[in-house]
Order: sequence, then structure tokens, then C-alpha cells
Amino acid sequence: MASNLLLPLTIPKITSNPKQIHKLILDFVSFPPFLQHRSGFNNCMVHKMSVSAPVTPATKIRRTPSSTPSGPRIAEEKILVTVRIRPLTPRELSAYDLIAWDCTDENTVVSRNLNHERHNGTYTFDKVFDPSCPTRKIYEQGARDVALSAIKGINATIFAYGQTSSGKTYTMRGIAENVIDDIYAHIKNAMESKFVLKLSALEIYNETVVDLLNRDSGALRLLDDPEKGTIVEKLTEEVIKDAQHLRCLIATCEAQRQVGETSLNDRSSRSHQIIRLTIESSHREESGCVKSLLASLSLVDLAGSERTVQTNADGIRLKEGSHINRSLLTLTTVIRKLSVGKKSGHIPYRDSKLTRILQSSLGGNARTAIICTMSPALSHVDQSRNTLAFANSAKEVTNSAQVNMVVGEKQMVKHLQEEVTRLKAELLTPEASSSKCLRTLLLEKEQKIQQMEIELNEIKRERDLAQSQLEIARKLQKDTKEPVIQNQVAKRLSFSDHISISNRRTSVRKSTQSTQRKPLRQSATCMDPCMLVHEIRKVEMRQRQLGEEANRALELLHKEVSSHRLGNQDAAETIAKLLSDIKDMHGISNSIPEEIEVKDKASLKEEIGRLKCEENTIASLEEKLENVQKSLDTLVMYNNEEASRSPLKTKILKTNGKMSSFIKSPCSPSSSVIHNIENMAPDNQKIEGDKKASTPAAASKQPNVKKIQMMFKTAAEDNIQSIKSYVTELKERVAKLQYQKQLLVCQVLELEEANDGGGGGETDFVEEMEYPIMPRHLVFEEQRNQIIMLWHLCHVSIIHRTQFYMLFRGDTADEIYVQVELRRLTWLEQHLSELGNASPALLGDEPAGSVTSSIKALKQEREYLAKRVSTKLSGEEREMLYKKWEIPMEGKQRRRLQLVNRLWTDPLNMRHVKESAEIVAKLVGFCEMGEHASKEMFALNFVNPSDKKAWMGWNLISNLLHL
Ligand SMILES: Nc1ncnc2c1ncn2[C@@H]1O[C@H](COP(=O)(O)OP(=O)(O)OP(=O)(O)O)[C@@H](O)[C@H]1O
Repeated sequence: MASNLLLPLTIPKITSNPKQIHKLILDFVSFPPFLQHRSGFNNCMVHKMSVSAPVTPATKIRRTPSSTPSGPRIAEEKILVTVRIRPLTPRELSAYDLIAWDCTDENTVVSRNLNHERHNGTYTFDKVFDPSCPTRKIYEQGARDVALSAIKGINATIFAYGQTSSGKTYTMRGIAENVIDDIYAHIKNAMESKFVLKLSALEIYNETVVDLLNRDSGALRLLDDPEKGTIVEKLTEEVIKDAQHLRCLIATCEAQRQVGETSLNDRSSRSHQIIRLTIESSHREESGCVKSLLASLSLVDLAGSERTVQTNADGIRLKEGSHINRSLLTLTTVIRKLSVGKKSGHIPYRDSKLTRILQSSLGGNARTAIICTMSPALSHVDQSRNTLAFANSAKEVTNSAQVNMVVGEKQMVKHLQEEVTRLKAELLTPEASSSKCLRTLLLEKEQKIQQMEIELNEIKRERDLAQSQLEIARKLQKDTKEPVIQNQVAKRLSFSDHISISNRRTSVRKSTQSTQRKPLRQSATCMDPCMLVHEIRKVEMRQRQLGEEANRALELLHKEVSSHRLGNQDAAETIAKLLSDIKDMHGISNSIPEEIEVKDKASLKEEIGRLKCEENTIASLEEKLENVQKSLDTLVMYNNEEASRSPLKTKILKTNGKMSSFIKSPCSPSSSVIHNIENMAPDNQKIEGDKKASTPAAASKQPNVKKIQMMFKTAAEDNIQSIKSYVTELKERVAKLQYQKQLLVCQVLELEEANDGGGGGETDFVEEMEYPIMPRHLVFEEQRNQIIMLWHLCHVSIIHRTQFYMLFRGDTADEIYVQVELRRLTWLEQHLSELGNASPALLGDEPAGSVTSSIKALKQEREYLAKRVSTKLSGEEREMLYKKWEIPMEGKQRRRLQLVNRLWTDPLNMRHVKESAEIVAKLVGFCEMGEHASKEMFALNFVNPSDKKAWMGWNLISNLLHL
């Protein structure tokens, strides 16, 4: 869409004042090279500069301070969100529909709560317009400021969002009219500038992009341009001659757009329409050099969300409605995630063509205003609530708009050369009177111009260098996700590198401060913080394991020592100390949090702080191990002394039982020896008896007892020795871990420095990263929303939906079922749409037949459930539901069917989904089934308690499989 946007620049007369030219060039290069965004057009440089877009007090745009204190500032601004309530339509008036909303002031809309719900809805926005408000006012207060930014080189987007028939097209038509008037009024007044306006227009119909200025070109492809973002291939762009021409083209686009009749709107837009006006303004500034501003204004009229029950859509309208709802669901998800901020993780722009095309307007380089339109009618209250919920999220989304400036370098150089030639010519034909003075002056000028030419070349060279650096940085950033860099990280962590940590840290700091600062910082920036934090986590886990191992070792030691029954106060103290030491160690390792999500810069900083604190903790861990080792040495010494001083016989024999428990420990290094001892002396009592015996038999056992003593002593020493070496080993491992961790800290510090010290461009690298880890509950919620939409699109049994919805709440064990369901439904939906798009001649009646039979099955299912309403719901419950779901007073049977027909019809409204599931669950006695409703039944098939396959989406799959 953006291709061929730029016309060759025409240069008005340029000043010959070298000072001014020089200043302009300095202006031009005063932005770091990484901010000099190179456009796709030859010989032009597009600058993105900070925006100081005027903010009228009336619009009350919320602004947040720039996140980059130094360097060029990028203005961050929240999306301007307004709400327009239209008057009741003749259709609503004739149905005696009630008004359900009040605008209590110019920022607040309140639900009248005619349904007596517990929560009264009050919503506040930048502006709220009541039904009497004319479009001119809506334009002035909710769109003009943003729209006219396009004249100043800032991309702008205005879009209307709302349910079908809420007045989006009506509003956008008025906005476009006003924009055209204002833009041409501005052009008329800006005599010093030249404007080139171009128009392109497209619609997204059933997920197909169509050129509204040339429908014959068929479906257009979306391409990803690394610099320009998503572009539409081969989209026509018309150069606008004047206001009348522009109006005419917009009218043509409107006439080309897909429109159809539904029960809610005679002329319902069945596609999303995007009209893009590109404005390029070149003007002569005081400095006299050419600069152009280039921006686009997108006017977006979305198709409206619709409930099948209300539109009574079938056939082609149903298919259109499904596509509309689906892309709006993606838009809602994108907005919801953007509103949460960086914690939200991946933003699914690519899930629909609409969000791909609008990506830069949603959280990107544009100023955006959204006008949410809604019907005041009570019959649409749920849909209006959805719109307001969308508006609520949208008002939290922040954009970073920049001025897009274009400078034609070739023209500048050419002009300078012309200037030199002109001055030379003047020199050759001097006027007699002032010849000398003029000659000197011209010589001076010539010198200056030469100097400037040199400078210009230098600037060009710098720019090329910066661009190539940027390319390398980008490439590196891409590469960080690949194994090569992971290997590099691993290399950096390897212990073969014997440079001391402090040296390394100093060298890192020095190098970042040196003249080589940029490449180093770039490489640091390219290190994925997630990867670093992941490495730190691994180290911490190993530390925890070491703590546990040390704990086990000390417990063994404790058993070993107590088995000797030293009975000595010193030894008891030693043991107590050892145990408390090891507990401390364990505590330290346990105090390391298992999981910290590091998703944004703030938490990364927190993480760095925590790591810094932990250096002390690790030091104390080392100290404790040192103490443990000392204590062990003491024990060994004590043991040896004891062995030489007093016979251990009695004590050892008495503790035989305890030793055996130690023997069985897998850590015992002398189990075979002790095992022999066990066989030789199986019972304390017996040996005690033996000891006292004076019979020859008893006497014959005396040498055995000595042998046993010796063996016990050796075994005990062996054990202590092996535990000692084990502790030494642990100590070494902790030291290694500390080294490893400090390396990581160094890397994180590098990263921090690179982020803090760098200009906006480098910060962007980090901020733009999409962190892959997303909390499980959010993933589940996301997937469940998709499933709900797919159920709706594939006409899956509502009993199946209910059971699935009620059973799977996001436990870890549910993941597999959710995956299976999602895959199966995605497959089904894809096949349905493929069949839907295929030529009927190729397929005969099959796809239509499959869909029809599913819809029929769903209808039968609803009839079945309607019959159960009177038996499964009490009279009171029924009345309450009729009231709540606005079921008109008609025959009993009809009311029941109407109630059931409304269940599971609004996949975008989670409250509706939950309530529907609860009602269906009651109707089929799902709550009573309790444990019988096993999750496993979802593993293979769509299910239904009554086993009527016709009700399942399954029969649809079977049909498809037979194609
Ligand atoms: N502010 C308003 N004042 C008077 N009439 C309005 C207003 N807004 C909308 N209408 C009328 O309401 C009807 C529906 O409006 P419109 O076609 O603009 O809705 P929409 O949201 O674009 O619907 P869809 O999504 O189905 O295309 C039209 O007849 C339109 O003239």
C-alpha cells in the first residue's frame, strides 16, 4: 500500500546562505543513525522525529512521559477513544424498544439498568456523544486533531467500531467529509508548502483483500516489509487533483464496497473498509533547504459485530458474519493485550488481515482515534456492553507517533553544485565597482561550500556506516533466537575461560565506556534477556539441588557420628552446628524464587537488584560449606584420637542397630563391609551376652569382636572421609556456580547499561522483543476464546460446548484436551472455509450439505433442550431467565424455544457464554453427572450425553472426510 508513495521532490528556490545550509545539515544528522529510518525510495531519507502534536484541551489526550530521557524523544500517547450513541432507528421505534443508556456528562455513559442487574454499568471515555450530537461535533472533538496530524508528517488513523447498524458508516462518512474540508482549507492557507495527496482504498471481505479503486485486480496479497511493515501488493494509488476529485474517489470506493441487507440494517457493510490518504508536504524553511513531511491518514470503517440470532443470517450472510466476527475477535484480543502493556506477551497481529494492516495504528507509529458507535436500544444492550468493554481496553493502548521527514539528498547535492557554478560564474564576470570586495566574498563562499561538500560526504559515509551497523544489529537480534547464539552464551558460561570475574567485569565496564562503545553495546543488546534469566534460573536450580544434597550428606554424617555415641559435649555441639549450617544452606537455596517472570525492563532491573543481593548470599553459602568442612576435619581428628585412646568395642556393639540403618543408605560408601559385620553380629543382645560369656565357645568369639571393632572403625572413617570429600566437591561446585552466576550478572549488567545509556533506537531493540513466555492462565483463556469462536463458526453441538466449557478450567492436566479441541476445530473450520471458497462445480452439494446438516442438527438439539426447560428449570428460574434474556411474552412453548435459541449465540461475550453454559448444564443435568462427566471423553470425539451423533459437529467432520 505504501509503495510508490513518494513523488520526485521538486525543490523551490534554496537559500545560498551557507550557514543556514550547514545548520540544516547538522539538524539533519543530529539524530543518531539508528533513528534515521531509510525509506524504500531511492535517494531519500525519511526521518522520524519526536512529535509535538497539538493537543487541544477539549480532547484531553492522555499522555505519558517519554520513556527515553536522552536522545530523540518519541511521543507516547494513548489512543483517543470516544463513544457515540445514535438515535433509535425507525425499526427500533416501531418495535417500542426502550432506551437503555444515559449520557450523564460529556465523558460518561451509564446503563439505565432496566434489567435490574446487580452491577450498574458506568463507563468514562475521552468524550461521550449523545444521540442528538451532530457529526461535525464528533469530528471536532474526537477526530480532527488526530486526522490533521497527517499534514504535519505524523501517521494518523481514525476508525469506527461497533455492532452492526450502530452508525459506523454514517459516522465515518461525516468524518471523511470534514477531513477533506479541513485538509484543503489548510492547503489553501499554507502558501509556503507544496502538497501531494494520494489515495488508495481496500476492503477486507471474507478475509480477502480487494482493491476498491480497481476491483478487477482480484485478491491482493499482504507482504511483510522489514522497514515499512505490512504492505498490500499491487494496490492502486491515485494522485488527487483537488477536493472534488478526492470526494469523487471516496464515493467510488463506497459504491464498490460489499454491502448487503440484514434484518438489522438494509445496507449493512459486509467488509472492513480502509481508505488511506497519503499526504506529502514539502516546504521551504528559513534555512532554505528542502524537507518533506510524509504521512498517511487511514479512515477505517469496520464491519459490525453481529449475533446470528438478531440478524437471522443464513447462507452467504452467515458466512460473512462469521468472518466479520472472527476478525473483530482478533482485533479485540490485540487491543486487550496492548492495553495490558508489555506483560501481555505475544500480540497476535498476524491472526487476521485487519490487524496486520492496522498494526502500526495499534500500538505503533501513528496517532489513533477510535469512535465507538452504539445503539441506545435495550434490545442491543449486551452488544453495546461489548462495544464499551472494547472501548475501555482501547483507551489504555499507547502509540508512539513520530514525524516522518523526507529529505532528497540528491537534490541537495545538486543544488550545492549549482550554487558553486553560479558563484564561479559571478566571479568571472565581476562588476567593476565592487569587484574586489565581491571577489573576496565569493572566494570565502566557495571555500565554505567546498567545506560543506566535504562535510556532506562525511555525513553520507557516516550514514552508510550506521545503516550497515543497524543491519548487523538486526541480524544479530534475529540470530539470538537461534542455536548459534545459544552456543555463544554457553561458551560465555563455560569454565574453560579463566579470566577472573572482577577483571571481566572491569573490562566489560571499561569497554562499554570506550570509543568502541557502540558495537559492544549492540552485542549486549542482542543478548536476549529472557535467555540470560533462563540461564540464571538454571544456575539457581542447581544451587538448590546442591543445598539439598549437602543436607542429605550432613544428615548421614549426623547418623554416622551419633552411631558412635560419642557422648561428648564438643561432638554434640559440632553436630548441632553442622545441622544448623546445613539448614541455613538449604534455606539460602530455598530462598531463591523458583519462577520470576522477567518480561519488562522494570522486572529485569528488579532481577538485577536481586542478583546483586544474592552475591552476598552465595558468599555466605560458601562460608557455611567452609565451616562444614572444618567441622568434618575436627570430627575426623576426634575420631582418630578416640580410636587411639579408648576401645570402642562396647559403644560400637551397642550401636549396631543404628549402623545398619546407615548401612542401607545409598550414600554409604562401606555398605559391603558393614554388611559383613551385620552377618557376623546380628543382634546386640546376643553379642552383649557373648561378651559376658566365659564359656570356651564365648571365648572363641573374642577375636571376632576385635575384628568387628576394626571393621567398624574403618567403615566409620571411610564414611567420614567420603562425606568430607563429598562436601569438598560440593564446595567446588558452589564456587563454580557462583562464577557462572557472576558471569550472568555481568551480562545482565551489560544489557542494563546498553539499555540505560543508549538512544531511543537501541532501547527499541529490547522493548520490541516479544517475550515468548506467557502465563498459563492467559494462554488458556486465549485458547478457550478461540475454541468458543470456532464452535460458533462450525455450528458445534451446544451440549458439547457446555460440557467442555464446564469441565476444562485451565488446569495443567487440561492442556492436552484444549490442544486437541483447538486443533480439531481449526482443521474443521479451515476445511469448511476451503470448501466454501471452492468452486461449487467441483464439490457438488457436499459442503453446503455438511454445513446444512450441522445447522439442522443444532436446531434439533435446541428443540430437544427446549422440551426440557419446563422439567429441569423451576417456574421461578424460568421467569427470571425470560426477563433477563428479554424473551417476549408469547406462547409457553415458543418462549422456551426462544430462550434456548439464544443460548451460545454470542461467542464474543464471555458473560453470555458462561450463562449459556450454566443453563445448558442444568437442562442436560450435567451438574448432576458430576464425576461421570469424565474429561477423557473429549479426547477422541465430540460428545453428547444422549449419544445422538446427529447433534455433534462430528457428523460434519464425517461428511468432510468422505469428500
Ligand atoms: N447518528 C445518527 N443519526 C441518525 N441516524 C443514524 C445515526 N447513526 C446511524 N444512523 C442510521 O442508522 C442506520 C445504520 O447506520 P450504519 O449503516 O451507519 O450502521 P453500521 O454500524 O455501519 O452498520 P453495519 O455494521 O451493518 O454496516 C442507518 O440508516 C443510518 O442512517
